[in-house]
Amino acid sequence: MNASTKTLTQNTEGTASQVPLELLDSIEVGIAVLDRNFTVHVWNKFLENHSAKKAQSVIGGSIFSHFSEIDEAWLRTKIDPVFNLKSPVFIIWEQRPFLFKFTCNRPVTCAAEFMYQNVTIFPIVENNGRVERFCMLVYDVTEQALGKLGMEHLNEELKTASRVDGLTGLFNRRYWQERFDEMYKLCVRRGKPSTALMLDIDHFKRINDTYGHQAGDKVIQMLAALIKRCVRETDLAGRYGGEEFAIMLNDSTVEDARAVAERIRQLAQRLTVEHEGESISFTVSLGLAQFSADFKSAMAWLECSDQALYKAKESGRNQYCIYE
Ligand SMILES: Nc1nc2c(ncn2[C@@H]2O[C@H](COP(=O)(O)OP(=O)(O)OP(=O)(O)O)[C@@H](O)[C@H]2O)c(=O)[nH]1
Repeated sequence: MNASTKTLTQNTEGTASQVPLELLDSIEVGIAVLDRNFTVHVWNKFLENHSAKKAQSVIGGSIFSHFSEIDEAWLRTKIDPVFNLKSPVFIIWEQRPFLFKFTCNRPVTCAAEFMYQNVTIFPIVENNGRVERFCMLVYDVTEQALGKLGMEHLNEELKTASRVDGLTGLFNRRYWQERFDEMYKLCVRRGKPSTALMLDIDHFKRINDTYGHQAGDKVIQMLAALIKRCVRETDLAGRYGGEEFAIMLNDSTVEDARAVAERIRQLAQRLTVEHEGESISFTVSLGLAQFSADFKSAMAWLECSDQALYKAKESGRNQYCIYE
């Protein structure tokens, strides 16, 4: 079959017309005509170029034998309404990024792994009113898809940035409080034991004054990394203020939390932060408060761990205290 002399029979408002393939070859849309058996009858230049398969080699064969990436069962089901209802079918890239796995060769979209496609499939109604064939229009929508995906990625990054403290990578105070509030409500509903922990570096002002603000920042960073190592993924650790951290230990009684607090305290005491040839040691104080139904709000609960922290400071620092 000679592709260049072939014509495509289309149904336009009930009348059949012949479209020369020269015209179909000149547009930047993939055009294929297939029959009920998915045998290819028309394969235009766009499809030739992007598939690197000449019309002569594709025409007369099954689309599935040429393009193994097409999910046959899915496409057969998808195309049902074309024959049964004589209605068009649309496949958009958000549902399925592509029908044919073509690579991208345009300057803007060449970074994409493949060509994102929207596909329209409509019935070709023969003169006798029957549908024996259908036409597939394959649109290259890579540019739009990359734009949208890029925007989504950017939004995701912005969302993360708005939740995370830049210096430590822990949750920032605002987001931590939001999540803590949710967890408080869960505790009220489920009554499971959980413990709120407040932690503060001892005499941090002295570290800043002695070694400089940058050294102080490094101490905060190293301590944050240590905290991350000591808590579970289901716990909630945040930088609450300058050198103050808040941790919500989920499903932990104050006894469990006591072990975590003591571990953090000991590891912090042993940690040495190197900065410009100086070795900086420091200690931390911690306050713990287990959830109680008496707490009227998340903040009331946190206030109790803060009181315990204050007691730890008052009692000589480098220790944890429990809110009674
Ligand atoms: N380097 C650095 N310092 C900070 C940061 N945020 C707050 N600070 C400093 O942390 C110090 C906190 O000092 P204080 O609140 O007096 O407490 P402290 O010296 O740790 O004493 P205690 O808590 O009583 O043991 C202040 O000097 C703040 O300027 C920060 O992000 N980086």
